[in-house]
Amino acid sequence: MSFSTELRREATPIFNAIFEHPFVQGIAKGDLKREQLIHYVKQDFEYLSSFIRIYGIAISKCENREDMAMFNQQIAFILNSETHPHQNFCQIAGVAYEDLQGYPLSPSAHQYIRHMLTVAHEGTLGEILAVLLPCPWTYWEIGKKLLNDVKLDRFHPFYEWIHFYGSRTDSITTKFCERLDTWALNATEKEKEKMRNHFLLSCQLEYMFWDMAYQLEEWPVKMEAIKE
Ligand SMILES: Cc1ncc(C[n+]2csc(CCO)c2C)c(N)n1
Repeated sequence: MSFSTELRREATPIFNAIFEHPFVQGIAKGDLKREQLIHYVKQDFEYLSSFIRIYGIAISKCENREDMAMFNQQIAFILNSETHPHQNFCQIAGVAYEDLQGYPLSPSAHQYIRHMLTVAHEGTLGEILAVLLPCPWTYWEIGKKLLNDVKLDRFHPFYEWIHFYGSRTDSITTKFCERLDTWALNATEKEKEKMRNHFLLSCQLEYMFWDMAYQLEEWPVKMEAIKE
């Protein structure tokens, strides 16, 4: 069994909990509240900016052009395409995308981003791939599952979101898995253990991100001054 298949198998309970999460189910049913969509987009906009920075750190650790190109393509994808699913949520919430940008991070988004940044700064390229992989992998599977489970027509409020994530043959998950598996062939048991832990923690934090948006999670004490 390949290393990535092993990781996916270990993460099955978390993937299943994500599929069942009320926010993900709310996308399927089309019954999310306006505030929940707004909270998600505010937090995800910041998350994606951090993701781009983390790709930058990953590029600084690459030793060949193929790896650099792989991360470079993903930066372009986030900047140019990943705005579409956000636009879908904004349209349904009746807000301008520009008005949801530049907000401080909620606790769970903060924790997730810090987790990825720590591994990016301290870890090997294999560890970085492991910490980033749950992001495309969970969304790809959510998209495929919703495309399969939901009776989707043009009038479904989240038609575009579901199509965006579900109908792509997700080359990025496949590419990251292949690169991770090659890396794992030469990795020590100790490094593989770290990769496994980073991957599983990112899966847990993907769940927490959905929950953060659903619960409108904020810091316990409101302080306007906390800006990232
Ligand atoms: C919390 C959170 N997790 C995953 C994604 C999905 N996503 C973010 S960046 C990217 C492409 C990776 O190169 C994908 C698929 C999201 N939007 N928000």
